[in-house]
Amino acid sequence: MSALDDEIPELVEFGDEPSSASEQPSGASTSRVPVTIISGFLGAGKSTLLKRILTERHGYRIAVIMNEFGDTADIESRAINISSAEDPTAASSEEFLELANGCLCCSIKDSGVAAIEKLMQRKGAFDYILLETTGLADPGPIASIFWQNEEFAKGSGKDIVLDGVLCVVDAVFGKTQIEEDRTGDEIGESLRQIAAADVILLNKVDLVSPAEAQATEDLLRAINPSAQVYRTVRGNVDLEHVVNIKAYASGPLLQQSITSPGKNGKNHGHDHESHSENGQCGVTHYEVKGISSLQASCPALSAAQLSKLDEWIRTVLWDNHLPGSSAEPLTTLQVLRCKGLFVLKSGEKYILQGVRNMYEMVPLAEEGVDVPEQGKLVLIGKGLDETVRANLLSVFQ
Ligand SMILES: Nc1nc2c(ncn2[C@@H]2O[C@H](COP(=O)(O)OP(=O)(O)OP(=O)(O)O)[C@@H](O)[C@H]2O)c(=O)[nH]1
Repeated sequence: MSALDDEIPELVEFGDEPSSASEQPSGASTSRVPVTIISGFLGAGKSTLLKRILTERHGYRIAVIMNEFGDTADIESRAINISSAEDPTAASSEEFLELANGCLCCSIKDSGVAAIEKLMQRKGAFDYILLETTGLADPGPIASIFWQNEEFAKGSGKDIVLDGVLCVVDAVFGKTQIEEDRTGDEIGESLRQIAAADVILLNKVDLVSPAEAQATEDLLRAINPSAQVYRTVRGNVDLEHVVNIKAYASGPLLQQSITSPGKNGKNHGHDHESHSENGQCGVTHYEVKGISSLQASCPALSAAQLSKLDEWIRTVLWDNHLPGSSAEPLTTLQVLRCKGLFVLKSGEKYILQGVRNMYEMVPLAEEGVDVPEQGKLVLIGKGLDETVRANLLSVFQ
């Protein structure tokens, strides 16, 4: 992982006095600090993106954590013990630098959760956290720590809210990396990163032809039909697309990604291996290098259908099993990410969000989000095949 060692903007002395809440930008939460996870392939441009964000005039006081999040098992066990553990690495080096534009750069060499705990001791000195994972990390477990993790929420996590997961993909090598990234039946890390992302930056497009960029973009959309994809050079993207996007809290981003066609007028990933169904409950199924995605149009649901859908999601996510199926749990079935936006027959708008086996399906809190009568569900994972597709469709009958 490259750090911000070079080209760090002018440093100013770090004061202990927290800045007042009135200095916070209007979009930032005053109660909980949003965290954006930046994942991405090795050398894809994560640090370049970070530098860009840190040096831009955005009004946020951003804390950056660049950390080794490689061992996800370690993270998960730490997350559970977060409020009580005697952290053996607590004495490790820590370094906080306040940058000239008010950002706080924290390069703590501890494991991820310990770094966050330490960072939160400086609460008030920043109003946004960017967390850069290593190029080999699967952001799924990290995201689930910040999102709905009751244990973590009792500790440092109560002050943090997951804003979104970014994935930076190298336009030069990305396609090859995706195609080569598979060991046996396991889903490779690059695919997991794409699957977990709310926003994908296809970076270094200055180094490829438009046709090559398009081919990689199509592949990305096929793997994760619910993510926004932006092409960038040196991480140059409008910050509103990457910071404070509220991917987990609200509907607009989801609405954008699942109700409108992709860039260039294409439906997301339409030209990959797919089996589409005509009619009201159409489902599109993709399989790219062991990772599959299902997109299902979802009609306005009755209360009974909503409860059936809830049971379906719960059984698939928690038991790797299809409801009503007498077969043994499907070891091949695994959902890494699911999203959905749909309406009930009563007119209520609903949002589904899921990271691994955690999910919530709740009425949409946000006003003004236009959800069409035909809603949509997107599932990304492993083994989401024809059997799963047919089983999901039965919920809507
Ligand atoms: N031409 C070109 N070069 C880029 C672009 N983005 C980043 N680079 C260069 O690519 C190299 C790797 O960029 P980094 O930002 O360090 O990538 P990273 O993802 O942080 O790398 P790791 O942490 O090692 O995984 C650097 O030399 C960057 O200057 C881009 O859009 N175009």
